[in-house]
Amino acid sequence: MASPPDTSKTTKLERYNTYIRKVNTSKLLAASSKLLFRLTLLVALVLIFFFTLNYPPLSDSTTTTASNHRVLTTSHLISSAFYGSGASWEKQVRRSSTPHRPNGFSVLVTGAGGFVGTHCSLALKKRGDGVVGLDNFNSYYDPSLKRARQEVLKQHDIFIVEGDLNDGELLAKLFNIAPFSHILHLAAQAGVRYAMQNPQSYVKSNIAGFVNLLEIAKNADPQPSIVWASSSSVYGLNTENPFSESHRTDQPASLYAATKKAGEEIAHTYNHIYGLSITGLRFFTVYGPWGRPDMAYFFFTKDILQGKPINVYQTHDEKEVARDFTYIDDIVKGCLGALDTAEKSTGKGGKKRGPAQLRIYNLGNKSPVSVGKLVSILESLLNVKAKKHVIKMPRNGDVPYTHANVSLAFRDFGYKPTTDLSTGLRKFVKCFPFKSNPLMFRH
Ligand SMILES: O=C(O)[C@H]1O[C@H](OP(=O)(O)OP(=O)(O)OC[C@H]2O[C@@H](n3ccc(=O)[nH]c3=O)[C@H](O)[C@@H]2O)[C@H](O)[C@@H](O)[C@H]1O
Repeated sequence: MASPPDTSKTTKLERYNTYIRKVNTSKLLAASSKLLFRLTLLVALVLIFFFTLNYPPLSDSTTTTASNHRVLTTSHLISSAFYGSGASWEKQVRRSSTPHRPNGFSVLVTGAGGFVGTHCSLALKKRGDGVVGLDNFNSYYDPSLKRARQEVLKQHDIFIVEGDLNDGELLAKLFNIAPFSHILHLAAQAGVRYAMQNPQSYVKSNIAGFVNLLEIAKNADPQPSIVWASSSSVYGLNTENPFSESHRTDQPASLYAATKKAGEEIAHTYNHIYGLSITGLRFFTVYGPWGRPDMAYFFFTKDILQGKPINVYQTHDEKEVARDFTYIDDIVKGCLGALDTAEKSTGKGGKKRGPAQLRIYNLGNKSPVSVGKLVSILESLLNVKAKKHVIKMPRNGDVPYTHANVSLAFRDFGYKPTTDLSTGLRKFVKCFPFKSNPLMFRH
């Protein structure tokens, strides 16, 4: 019978192997818990960082585009996170809003990345007022043009807060940081013809956004005085000429015009109930350097230079259409004149304490020019013959003719337009295109 195998050696070996395995497992466990701890710490730090920044809710930090789509790009998220709030953001708001002249204004300029907003912000800053901009940089037209304007403002120490008029929380916060003496409200969904494509964007900006701004203004202490952009389009189908503030404005031809007219009525309500001092300015087809690419003079210039055909509208009875084209520098003077003569609001913390100023003015050029003439001025400035298609004005909200009587604005703040269309277009063409030419602002 065979003797049983000697197992004493294998048992020892197994015990040794088990011991080694245990040691390795505990080492592994220790290493992974260290790693887990570090990872948790990192995640916690990142979370704390973002929460202390306390940027506005995501819905508000998105940009509502002209096509009513919400655009949330990486760069937007980053800019919301870094510019939405936080200590350094508040410091920038405070610094930018502080005037640098005795009795200077502190002005919140909405739509500061826009055409008129940028020019007005620079003019205010230049004379020593504090200016904070607000803009949602939507994509109704190429936002890179708005970004280029923002860059110019930045070079002049003007800070633009990136946000939407409908973001009440953000607006309230701004007023808590900076007790603005004035609001220059220029943010809007512009464009007459586009209203047929995207009606809701007009309601959202020009009505809901305006009401939201007035709600914040009425609750502010002190209440600011408000100057805002209405439009020549409110005259709609009015046939009296030249257009005076006393003429009828109850026949708007486009939804754009209807929302601006609604704004004028809403202004009346807030003035009446809350004592807000409000001045509406009816701008007449404003043009000039750094203008809006959706406007005819701008895209005509681009298309003529590129050899593309342009549509020149005429009325259905084959008359020329005409506009009281108004140069940007004249409009800036009008806006500053309105701000300078705006009386203080009389209410406090949402309660009226007495009657307050309510005004409306035309800001035009007193001198209508036909679109045909506009094209021939451009042809001679560009030295290129336009490929003109003369067509009947589509039924898209356009009106055939505008002509401003500006005697009221002249009487109350010396408004006197001084730039004719040829001179203004020469200045426009000289610095076209703008993105590559940021030094062309002369304020
Ligand atoms: O004063 C205002 O309150 C408005 O002014 C501006 O509207 P409008 O006066 O209509 O300017 P704009 O579009 O440049 O058309 C100029 C002319 O070209 C004609 N036009 C237009 C397009 C075309 O293809 N062909 C053409 O002949 C067209 O029939 C018109 O006769 C602002 O855009 C608007 O936001 C608002 O501020």
